[in-house]
Amino acid sequence: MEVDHLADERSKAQFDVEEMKIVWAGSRHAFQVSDRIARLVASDPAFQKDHRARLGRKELFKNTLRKAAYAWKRINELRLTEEEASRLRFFVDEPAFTDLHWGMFVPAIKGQGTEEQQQKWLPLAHKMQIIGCYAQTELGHGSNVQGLETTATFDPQTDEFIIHSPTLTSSKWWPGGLGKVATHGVIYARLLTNGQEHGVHGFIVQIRSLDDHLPLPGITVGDIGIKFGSGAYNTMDNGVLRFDQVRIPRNQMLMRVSQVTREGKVVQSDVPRQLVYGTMVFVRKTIVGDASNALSRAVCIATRYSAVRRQFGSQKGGLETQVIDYKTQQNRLFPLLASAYAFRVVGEWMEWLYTDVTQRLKANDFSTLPEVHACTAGLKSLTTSATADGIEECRKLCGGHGYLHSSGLPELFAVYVPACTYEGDNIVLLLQVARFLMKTVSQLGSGKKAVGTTAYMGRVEQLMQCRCDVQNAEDWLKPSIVMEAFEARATRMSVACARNLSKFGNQEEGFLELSADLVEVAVAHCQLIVVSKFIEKLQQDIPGKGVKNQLENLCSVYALNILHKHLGDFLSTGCITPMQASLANDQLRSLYSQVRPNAVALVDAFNYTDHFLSSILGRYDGNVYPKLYEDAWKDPLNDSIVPDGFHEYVQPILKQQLRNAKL
Ligand SMILES: CCCCCCCCCCCCCCCCCCCCCCCC(=O)SCCNC(=O)CCNC(=O)[C@H](O)C(C)(C)COP(=O)(O)OP(=O)(O)OC[C@H]1O[C@@H](n2cnc3c(N)ncnc32)[C@H](O)[C@@H]1OP(=O)(O)O
Ligand SMILES: Cc1cc2nc3c(=O)[nH]c(=O)nc-3n(C[C@H](O)[C@H](O)[C@H](O)COP(=O)(O)OP(=O)(O)OC[C@H]3O[C@@H](n4cnc5c(N)ncnc54)[C@H](O)[C@@H]3O)c2cc1C
Repeated sequence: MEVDHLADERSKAQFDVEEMKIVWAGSRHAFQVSDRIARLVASDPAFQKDHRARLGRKELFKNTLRKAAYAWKRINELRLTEEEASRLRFFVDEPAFTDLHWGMFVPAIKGQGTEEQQQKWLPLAHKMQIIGCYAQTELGHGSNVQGLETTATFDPQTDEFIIHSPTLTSSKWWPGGLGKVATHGVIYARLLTNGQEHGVHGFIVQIRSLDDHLPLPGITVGDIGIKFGSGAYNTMDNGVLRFDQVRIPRNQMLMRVSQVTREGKVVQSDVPRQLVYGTMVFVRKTIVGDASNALSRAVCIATRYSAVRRQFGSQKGGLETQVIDYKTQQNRLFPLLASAYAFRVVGEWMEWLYTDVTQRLKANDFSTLPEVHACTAGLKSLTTSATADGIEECRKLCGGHGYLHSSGLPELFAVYVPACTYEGDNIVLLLQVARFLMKTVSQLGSGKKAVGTTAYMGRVEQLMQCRCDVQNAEDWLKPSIVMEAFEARATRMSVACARNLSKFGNQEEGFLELSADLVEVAVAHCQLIVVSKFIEKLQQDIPGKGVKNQLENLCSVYALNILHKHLGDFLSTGCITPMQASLANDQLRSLYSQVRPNAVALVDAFNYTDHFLSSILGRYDGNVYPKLYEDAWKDPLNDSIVPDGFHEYVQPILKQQLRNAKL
């Protein structure tokens, strides 16, 4: 009979876990789909993944190709919907070329292609008759997209573009799927016609033959090599690509934003040029949604293990203390648990925001685009940085055993951490938010209304002067008090930065000089968005015994922990007094006590299978020690008692020592 070592913990829960699972999934339907697909993947031996770290790169990669092909076969056999297929990809839990095909190549054509181009290319891509990648970054430039060097020169004689890599640094470098698999790519290059330059645009370029998969003439392509961590992101073929005067038909430039006529004239359509960057906005919002997946996974492992692990505190020979009962453990773990829930809520909101802007764009309303860019960039930065740091903190929370591959945490970290860099370096993205905020502040007096997530700045006069009303610790549970403190902090920091900027004769010079402060302003604004969206969510009717109460506690933990960590901002801007800061800390401690009995149930609500978690420390049944012990013996190093190489290299040293001793 299987014993549930965490049964005691589960019996303490003060809320309906099944209802919380539905809140986490987003809807009853989403929960049912997710649960069904998770089980399907977990029960299929073809999706086994616990041996990945022991494979060499070639084997690992071949294994990924096999899994991706098998996944595609199952998707077709079972006629999975897009929602189901994307859950399948999530639970298969292995980065692959298909991510870039579905996640960037297809969206780039949808977002930047004309109707005609979509009709030609999308059916091929949807049936995977071609496999695409997104090739923007080069060896010399990633963040600075306008600095890309690849050229696309229009040749009016042949009605073609000539795609060329003029320098070593213009080699495409990093695109996922490019290294070994992609047959096509959306390639970003500087458009040149009639000797004039017209900025960076996307072009569909065939890279490899559809017959023998060899590179087409003029193309040099390969993989860029092993990346951080064993296994991990090495299932992906990030690639290098060079063009030597490669010709493509004119109609393979993505022409929704600008068109090149037969004569080589460039015509701008009525959509803003920034839509060339649209695929990045789409992926950034996807990355925000995904942050809660990665963080919740790490938190699930660390929480279950913290309830199993005991150190010190035995009374009269009784059991030692569960490490989850130490306030220091709670102070590190529970804010991460709260962040996972907070990012879930903000990810949901981001989906709404994206759907809204997509509908507006269709109706030629571009008014919300700058705000959507700022929100996706800022929240991508905030959530990925917090998640990457959070996964590493969870590893430390698991002590020595967290460092074992079988804890599931090292691989999770290695796969996740590039999210802080790809799709926009997190600092570069925060500087985009800061630009947006400085612009908003500068327009406050001009009658232009601050809207959306910056609407609070419309109350600048009140927020510059308000005094926090907290008299006792419980006051910090009031949403209006928390909101005002966060809004006042973000406003005062923004206004202070704007004032400092105005002292510079040259705005760009000032922006560079003050960029470290500007990043902090952007963080304050983004943290406010997360807090406000969590609070908004709690205004809704949330069914299920105790569910809303748990979410309220987590929301308060999220906000008060940020307040504690960024106390310097709140105190130096005069938003709160030192006494009120101390009361916030008292309230936070009290909240930890309320979260404690519910902690294991709160991570059960993520509904992760043991297959997905792939962590001995995070097993659902908490049966950690026998399984760790068992697993050690499975290591290939333990296949033989005396390891290969011992007699050859080590024994002679031992023998020498023995001889020396005898002399
Ligand atoms: C195995 C199973 C198989 C099963 C198969 C089934 C599959 C089923 C489904 C699977 C789905 C899978 C989904 C996976 C999801 C995808 C995973 C992806 C993984 C990650 C891959 C990573 C890819 C990349 O990294 S791509 C490269 C990204 N590169 C960057 O992000 C570069 C960053 N730099 C920039 O964005 C810009 O250059 C920037 C913004 C920093 C500066 O640009 P620029 O100099 O041109 O602008 P500015 O002068 O600063 O600004 C001008 C103006 O424009 C505004 N602006 C800037 N950017 C934008 C924008 N994006 N949108 C709107 N507006 C923008 C800016 O604010 C300025 O406005 P002003 O008003 O003029 O101030
Ligand atoms: C795993 C992985 C997968 C990727 N997949 C793809 C893909 O499929 N397709 C694709 O096209 N690209 C891809 N990329 C590339 C990725 O998008 C870029 O690496 C990323 O945009 C960062 O650009 P960079 O490498 O030029 O960094 P850099 O800009 O060189 O950053 C280096 C440092 O400089 C700082 N910095 C840069 N500019 C500024 C500034 N203005 N102010 C202050 N500090 C600054 C940064 O903060 C950072 O600390 C991938 C990258 C990785 C790691």
